[in-house]
Amino acid sequence: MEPVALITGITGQDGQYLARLLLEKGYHVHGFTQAATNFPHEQVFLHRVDLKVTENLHDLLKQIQPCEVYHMAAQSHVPLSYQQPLETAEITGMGALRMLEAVRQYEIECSRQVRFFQASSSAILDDQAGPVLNEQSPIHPRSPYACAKAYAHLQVQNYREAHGMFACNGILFNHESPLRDESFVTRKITRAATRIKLGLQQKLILGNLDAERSWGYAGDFVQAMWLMLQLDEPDDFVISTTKTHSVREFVDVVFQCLDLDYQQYVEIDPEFFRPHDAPVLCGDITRAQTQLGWQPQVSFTELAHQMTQHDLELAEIESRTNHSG
Ligand SMILES: Nc1nc2c(ncn2[C@@H]2O[C@H](COP(=O)(O)OP(=O)(O)O[C@H]3O[C@H](CO)[C@@H](O)[C@H](O)[C@@H]3O)[C@@H](O)[C@H]2O)c(=O)[nH]1
Repeated sequence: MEPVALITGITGQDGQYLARLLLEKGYHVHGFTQAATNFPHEQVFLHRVDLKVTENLHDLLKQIQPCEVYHMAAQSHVPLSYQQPLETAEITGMGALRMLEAVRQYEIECSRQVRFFQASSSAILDDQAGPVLNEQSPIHPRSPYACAKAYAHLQVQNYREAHGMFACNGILFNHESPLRDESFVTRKITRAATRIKLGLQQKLILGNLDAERSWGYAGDFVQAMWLMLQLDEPDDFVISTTKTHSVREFVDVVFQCLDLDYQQYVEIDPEFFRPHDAPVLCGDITRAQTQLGWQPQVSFTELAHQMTQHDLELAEIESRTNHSG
Protein backbone atom coordinates (compact mmCIF):
# COMPACT_ATOMS: atom_id res chain seq x y z
CA MET A 1 0.00 0.00 0.00
CA GLU A 2 1.30 3.48 -0.89
CA PRO A 3 1.88 5.86 2.03
CA VAL A 4 -0.69 8.65 2.29
CA ALA A 5 0.31 12.25 2.99
CA LEU A 6 -1.75 15.36 3.66
CA ILE A 7 -0.31 18.77 2.78
CA THR A 8 -2.13 21.84 4.08
CA GLY A 9 -1.65 25.07 2.13
CA ILE A 10 -0.85 22.99 -0.93
CA THR A 11 -1.14 25.79 -3.50
CA GLY A 12 1.78 27.73 -1.99
CA GLN A 13 5.32 27.38 -3.28
CA ASP A 14 6.32 24.81 -0.63
CA GLY A 15 3.10 22.81 -1.01
CA GLN A 16 3.65 22.50 -4.74
CA TYR A 17 7.29 21.39 -4.50
CA LEU A 18 6.49 19.00 -1.69
CA ALA A 19 3.56 17.47 -3.60
CA ARG A 20 5.87 16.89 -6.56
CA LEU A 21 8.50 15.24 -4.32
CA LEU A 22 6.01 12.97 -2.55
CA LEU A 23 4.40 11.91 -5.84
CA GLU A 24 7.86 10.97 -7.12
CA LYS A 25 8.35 8.89 -3.98
CA GLY A 26 5.11 7.01 -4.61
CA TYR A 27 2.84 8.67 -2.02
CA HIS A 28 -0.89 9.22 -2.36
CA VAL A 29 -1.01 12.99 -1.88
CA HIS A 30 -3.98 14.88 -0.49
CA GLY A 31 -3.94 18.62 -0.12
CA PHE A 32 -6.15 21.27 1.19
CA THR A 33 -6.48 24.90 0.53
CA GLN A 34 -9.14 27.56 0.90
CA ALA A 35 -8.60 28.63 -2.72
CA ALA A 36 -8.44 25.36 -4.62
CA THR A 37 -8.14 26.33 -8.27
CA ASN A 38 -5.88 25.20 -11.11
CA PHE A 39 -3.62 22.96 -9.08
CA PRO A 40 -1.05 21.65 -11.58
CA HIS A 41 -0.83 18.02 -10.39
CA GLU A 42 -3.80 15.92 -11.44
CA GLN A 43 -2.72 13.06 -9.15
CA VAL A 44 -3.20 15.20 -6.02
CA PHE A 45 -6.56 14.88 -4.28
CA LEU A 46 -7.74 18.38 -3.35
CA HIS A 47 -10.08 19.19 -0.47
CA ARG A 48 -11.60 22.47 0.59
CA VAL A 49 -11.46 22.58 4.35
CA ASP A 50 -11.93 25.47 6.75
CA LEU A 51 -8.84 25.64 8.95
CA LYS A 52 -10.95 27.45 11.56
CA VAL A 53 -13.02 24.35 12.46
CA THR A 54 -11.22 21.48 14.25
CA GLU A 55 -14.08 19.00 13.55
CA ASN A 56 -13.67 19.50 9.79
CA LEU A 57 -9.98 18.69 10.06
CA HIS A 58 -10.68 15.65 12.19
CA ASP A 59 -13.29 14.36 9.69
CA LEU A 60 -10.84 14.85 6.82
CA LEU A 61 -8.13 12.90 8.65
CA LYS A 62 -10.56 10.01 9.27
CA GLN A 63 -11.53 10.05 5.61
CA ILE A 64 -8.05 10.01 4.09
CA GLN A 65 -6.04 8.32 6.89
CA PRO A 66 -2.64 9.94 6.31
CA CYS A 67 0.57 8.66 7.87
CA GLU A 68 2.26 12.06 7.36
CA VAL A 69 0.81 15.56 7.69
CA TYR A 70 2.77 18.58 6.41
CA HIS A 71 1.30 21.75 7.83
CA MET A 72 2.16 24.62 5.46
CA ALA A 73 -1.06 26.65 5.57
CA ALA A 74 -0.43 30.12 6.98
CA GLN A 75 -0.74 33.84 6.38
CA SER A 76 3.00 34.12 5.78
CA HIS A 77 3.47 37.70 4.59
CA VAL A 78 5.16 39.84 7.24
CA PRO A 79 3.89 43.33 6.18
CA LEU A 80 0.30 42.05 5.83
CA SER A 81 0.48 40.71 9.38
CA TYR A 82 0.80 44.30 10.71
CA GLN A 83 -2.43 45.22 8.90
CA GLN A 84 -4.21 41.97 9.82
CA PRO A 85 -2.77 40.77 13.14
CA LEU A 86 -5.94 38.97 14.28
CA GLU A 87 -6.43 37.09 11.02
CA THR A 88 -2.72 36.19 11.03
CA ALA A 89 -2.92 34.84 14.60
CA GLU A 90 -6.08 32.93 13.68
CA ILE A 91 -4.66 31.26 10.56
CA THR A 92 -0.93 31.01 11.32
CA GLY A 93 -1.07 30.41 15.09
CA MET A 94 -4.43 28.87 15.94
CA GLY A 95 -4.59 27.03 12.60
CA ALA A 96 -1.52 25.02 13.60
CA LEU A 97 -2.98 24.24 17.01
CA ARG A 98 -6.26 23.08 15.45
CA MET A 99 -4.34 20.83 13.10
CA LEU A 100 -2.30 19.34 15.97
CA GLU A 101 -5.42 18.77 18.04
CA ALA A 102 -7.25 17.15 15.11
CA VAL A 103 -4.27 14.81 14.60
CA ARG A 104 -4.18 13.95 18.31
CA GLN A 105 -7.90 13.11 18.35
CA TYR A 106 -7.55 11.07 15.17
CA GLU A 107 -4.60 9.12 16.61
CA ILE A 108 -6.60 8.19 19.70
CA GLU A 109 -9.84 7.38 17.89
CA CYS A 110 -8.27 5.34 15.10
CA SER A 111 -5.25 3.91 17.01
CA ARG A 112 -2.82 5.22 14.44
CA GLN A 113 0.36 7.24 14.56
CA VAL A 114 0.74 10.28 12.36
CA ARG A 115 4.00 12.11 11.69
CA PHE A 116 3.48 15.87 11.76
CA PHE A 117 5.63 18.56 10.13
CA GLN A 118 5.22 22.23 11.02
CA ALA A 119 6.60 24.92 8.69
CA SER A 120 8.15 27.05 11.40
CA SER A 121 10.16 30.16 10.60
CA SER A 122 13.48 31.88 11.22
CA ALA A 123 11.35 34.93 12.05
CA ILE A 124 10.60 33.44 15.50
CA LEU A 125 14.29 33.60 16.55
CA ASP A 126 16.04 36.54 18.19
CA ASP A 127 17.84 38.20 15.31
CA GLN A 128 19.94 40.19 17.82
CA ALA A 129 21.33 36.96 19.36
CA GLY A 130 24.19 36.62 16.87
CA PRO A 131 24.91 36.48 13.15
CA VAL A 132 24.11 32.76 12.84
CA LEU A 133 21.10 31.20 14.56
CA ASN A 134 20.47 27.58 15.51
CA GLU A 135 17.82 25.44 17.24
CA GLN A 136 18.92 26.71 20.68
CA SER A 137 18.74 30.42 19.80
CA PRO A 138 16.26 32.35 21.94
CA ILE A 139 12.75 32.78 20.64
CA HIS A 140 11.97 36.48 20.26
CA PRO A 141 9.43 37.17 17.51
CA ARG A 142 9.28 40.75 16.23
CA SER A 143 6.16 40.98 14.02
CA PRO A 144 2.54 39.77 14.34
CA TYR A 145 3.44 37.06 11.83
CA ALA A 146 6.49 35.97 13.84
CA CYS A 147 4.43 35.93 17.07
CA ALA A 148 1.85 33.65 15.45
CA LYS A 149 4.57 31.33 14.11
CA ALA A 150 6.26 31.27 17.52
CA TYR A 151 2.97 30.18 19.12
CA ALA A 152 2.62 27.36 16.57
CA HIS A 153 6.26 26.34 17.08
CA LEU A 154 5.82 26.08 20.86
CA GLN A 155 2.58 24.11 20.49
CA VAL A 156 4.38 21.58 18.29
CA GLN A 157 7.01 21.13 21.02
CA ASN A 158 4.26 20.90 23.61
CA TYR A 159 2.32 18.21 21.71
CA ARG A 160 5.55 16.28 21.27
CA GLU A 161 6.41 16.42 24.98
CA ALA A 162 2.93 16.24 26.53
CA HIS A 163 1.29 13.73 24.18
CA GLY A 164 4.28 11.89 22.72
CA MET A 165 3.29 13.00 19.24
CA PHE A 166 5.78 12.61 16.38
CA ALA A 167 5.91 16.31 15.57
CA CYS A 168 8.81 18.29 14.06
CA ASN A 169 9.42 21.99 13.47
CA GLY A 170 11.39 22.90 10.39
CA ILE A 171 12.76 26.36 11.25
CA LEU A 172 12.82 27.58 7.68
CA PHE A 173 14.97 30.52 6.61
CA ASN A 174 14.07 32.41 3.42
CA HIS A 175 13.51 30.11 0.49
CA GLU A 176 12.49 31.14 -2.99
CA SER A 177 11.63 29.78 -6.43
CA PRO A 178 9.78 30.63 -9.64
CA LEU A 179 6.62 29.58 -7.76
CA ARG A 180 7.13 32.20 -5.03
CA ASP A 181 4.21 34.58 -4.57
CA GLU A 182 4.93 38.02 -6.02
CA SER A 183 4.37 39.75 -2.68
CA PHE A 184 7.78 38.44 -1.50
CA VAL A 185 10.79 40.44 -2.50
CA THR A 186 12.71 38.01 -4.74
CA ARG A 187 9.77 37.28 -7.03
CA LYS A 188 8.71 40.92 -7.01
CA ILE A 189 12.21 41.70 -8.32
CA THR A 190 12.39 39.00 -11.01
CA ARG A 191 8.88 39.78 -12.27
CA ALA A 192 9.58 43.52 -12.43
CA ALA A 193 13.08 43.27 -13.95
CA THR A 194 11.95 40.97 -16.75
CA ARG A 195 8.91 43.17 -17.49
CA ILE A 196 11.23 46.23 -17.56
CA LYS A 197 13.51 44.38 -19.99
CA LEU A 198 10.61 43.95 -22.42
CA GLY A 199 9.25 47.48 -21.94
CA LEU A 200 6.18 46.33 -20.03
CA GLN A 201 7.07 48.27 -16.86
CA GLN A 202 9.15 51.38 -16.13
CA LYS A 203 10.23 51.19 -12.47
CA LEU A 204 10.68 48.82 -9.56
CA ILE A 205 9.76 50.30 -6.16
CA LEU A 206 11.34 48.59 -3.15
CA GLY A 207 12.01 49.11 0.56
CA ASN A 208 15.09 48.11 2.55
CA LEU A 209 17.82 46.93 0.15
CA ASP A 210 20.38 46.32 2.91
CA ALA A 211 18.66 43.38 4.65
CA GLU A 212 20.79 40.23 4.31
CA ARG A 213 19.12 36.86 4.04
CA SER A 214 20.36 33.31 3.40
CA TRP A 215 18.26 32.86 0.27
CA GLY A 216 17.67 29.14 -0.36
CA TYR A 217 15.74 27.19 -3.00
CA ALA A 218 12.30 25.88 -2.04
CA GLY A 219 12.90 22.64 -3.97
CA ASP A 220 15.85 21.91 -1.65
CA PHE A 221 13.90 22.80 1.49
CA VAL A 222 11.06 20.32 0.87
CA GLN A 223 13.64 17.50 0.81
CA ALA A 224 14.56 18.42 4.38
CA MET A 225 10.89 18.39 5.41
CA TRP A 226 10.44 14.86 4.13
CA LEU A 227 13.71 13.68 5.71
CA MET A 228 12.56 14.98 9.12
CA LEU A 229 9.49 12.77 9.06
CA GLN A 230 11.60 9.69 8.25
CA LEU A 231 13.66 9.96 11.47
CA ASP A 232 13.37 7.50 14.36
CA GLU A 233 12.71 10.35 16.81
CA PRO A 234 11.08 13.73 16.17
CA ASP A 235 13.13 16.90 16.57
CA ASP A 236 13.37 20.51 15.38
CA PHE A 237 15.77 21.56 12.61
CA VAL A 238 17.10 24.81 11.21
CA ILE A 239 16.92 24.71 7.41
CA SER A 240 18.94 27.40 5.68
CA THR A 241 21.81 28.06 3.35
CA THR A 242 25.06 29.12 4.99
CA LYS A 243 25.74 32.31 3.01
CA THR A 244 23.92 35.62 3.20
CA HIS A 245 23.34 38.16 0.45
CA SER A 246 21.57 41.50 0.63
CA VAL A 247 18.37 42.37 -1.22
CA ARG A 248 20.54 44.80 -3.21
CA GLU A 249 22.81 41.93 -4.34
CA PHE A 250 19.76 39.95 -5.48
CA VAL A 251 18.54 42.98 -7.47
CA ASP A 252 21.99 43.44 -8.98
CA VAL A 253 22.38 39.79 -10.06
CA VAL A 254 18.92 39.76 -11.68
CA PHE A 255 19.35 43.03 -13.57
CA GLN A 256 22.88 42.04 -14.67
CA CYS A 257 21.49 38.77 -15.98
CA LEU A 258 19.23 40.90 -18.21
CA ASP A 259 22.09 43.30 -19.20
CA LEU A 260 20.47 46.14 -17.26
CA ASP A 261 21.82 48.55 -14.63
CA TYR A 262 19.42 48.34 -11.68
CA GLN A 263 20.27 51.88 -10.51
CA GLN A 264 18.38 53.30 -13.50
CA TYR A 265 15.17 51.51 -12.59
CA VAL A 266 14.95 50.91 -8.82
CA GLU A 267 13.37 53.50 -6.52
CA ILE A 268 12.97 53.36 -2.77
CA ASP A 269 9.66 54.02 -1.04
CA PRO A 270 9.49 54.16 2.78
CA GLU A 271 6.07 52.49 2.50
CA PHE A 272 7.91 49.19 2.09
CA PHE A 273 10.00 49.58 5.24
CA ARG A 274 8.88 47.61 8.32
CA PRO A 275 8.68 48.54 12.02
CA HIS A 276 11.37 45.90 12.55
CA ASP A 277 13.51 44.26 9.88
CA ALA A 278 16.24 41.81 10.88
CA PRO A 279 19.48 43.20 9.38
CA VAL A 280 20.89 39.68 8.85
CA LEU A 281 19.29 36.23 9.04
CA CYS A 282 21.43 33.13 8.60
CA GLY A 283 21.02 29.60 9.95
CA ASP A 284 23.50 27.10 11.38
CA ILE A 285 22.57 23.82 9.68
CA THR A 286 24.93 21.53 11.59
CA ARG A 287 22.03 19.50 13.01
CA ALA A 288 20.34 19.10 9.61
CA GLN A 289 23.66 18.10 8.02
CA THR A 290 24.53 15.51 10.65
CA GLN A 291 21.12 14.03 11.46
CA LEU A 292 19.30 14.40 8.14
CA GLY A 293 22.27 14.32 5.78
CA TRP A 294 20.74 17.43 4.20
CA GLN A 295 22.62 20.10 2.26
CA PRO A 296 21.30 22.92 0.09
CA GLN A 297 22.11 22.25 -3.58
CA VAL A 298 21.12 25.39 -5.47
CA SER A 299 23.39 28.45 -5.09
CA PHE A 300 22.26 32.06 -4.74
CA THR A 301 23.27 32.91 -8.32
CA GLU A 302 21.68 29.79 -9.79
CA LEU A 303 18.46 30.59 -7.93
CA ALA A 304 18.39 34.20 -9.16
CA HIS A 305 19.08 33.07 -12.73
CA GLN A 306 16.46 30.32 -12.62
CA MET A 307 13.79 32.75 -11.39
CA THR A 308 14.81 35.40 -13.92
CA GLN A 309 14.68 32.92 -16.81
CA HIS A 310 11.25 31.70 -15.74
CA ASP A 311 9.86 35.22 -15.45
CA LEU A 312 11.42 36.33 -18.73
CA GLU A 313 9.35 33.62 -20.42
CA LEU A 314 6.23 34.91 -18.64
CA ALA A 315 7.01 38.47 -19.71
CA GLU A 316 7.51 37.32 -23.32
CA ILE A 317 4.08 35.69 -23.28
CA GLU A 318 2.60 38.89 -21.85
CA SER A 319 4.36 40.96 -24.50
CA ARG A 320 3.10 38.73 -27.34
CA THR A 321 -0.44 38.82 -25.92
CA ASN A 322 -0.31 42.64 -25.77
CA HIS A 323 0.86 42.88 -29.38
CA SER A 324 -1.65 40.39 -30.73
CA GLY A 325 -4.48 42.06 -28.74
N1 LIG B 1 8.14 41.87 0.53
C1 LIG B 1 9.02 42.87 0.30
N2 LIG B 1 10.21 42.90 0.96
C2 LIG B 1 11.08 43.90 0.67
C3 LIG B 1 10.81 44.90 -0.24
N3 LIG B 1 11.87 45.72 -0.31
C4 LIG B 1 12.79 45.26 0.54
N4 LIG B 1 12.31 44.17 1.16
C5 LIG B 1 13.05 43.37 2.17
O1 LIG B 1 13.29 42.08 1.68
C6 LIG B 1 13.48 41.19 2.80
C7 LIG B 1 12.73 39.90 2.57
O2 LIG B 1 11.34 40.18 2.58
P1 LIG B 1 10.26 39.06 2.15
O3 LIG B 1 10.62 38.49 0.82
O4 LIG B 1 8.90 39.67 2.29
O5 LIG B 1 10.52 37.88 3.19
P2 LIG B 1 10.63 37.89 4.80
O6 LIG B 1 9.85 38.99 5.39
O7 LIG B 1 12.08 37.78 5.14
O8 LIG B 1 9.89 36.57 5.19
C8 LIG B 1 10.02 35.37 4.44
O9 LIG B 1 10.95 34.49 5.04
C9 LIG B 1 10.58 34.01 6.34
C10 LIG B 1 11.66 33.04 6.80
O10 LIG B 1 12.87 33.70 6.99
C11 LIG B 1 9.22 33.32 6.27
O11 LIG B 1 8.86 32.88 7.55
C12 LIG B 1 8.18 34.30 5.73
O12 LIG B 1 6.91 33.66 5.60
C13 LIG B 1 8.63 34.75 4.37
O13 LIG B 1 8.65 33.63 3.51
C14 LIG B 1 13.02 41.98 4.05
O14 LIG B 1 14.14 42.42 4.74
C15 LIG B 1 12.25 43.16 3.46
O15 LIG B 1 12.27 44.33 4.28
C16 LIG B 1 9.55 44.88 -0.93
O16 LIG B 1 9.23 45.72 -1.77
N5 LIG B 1 8.69 43.84 -0.63
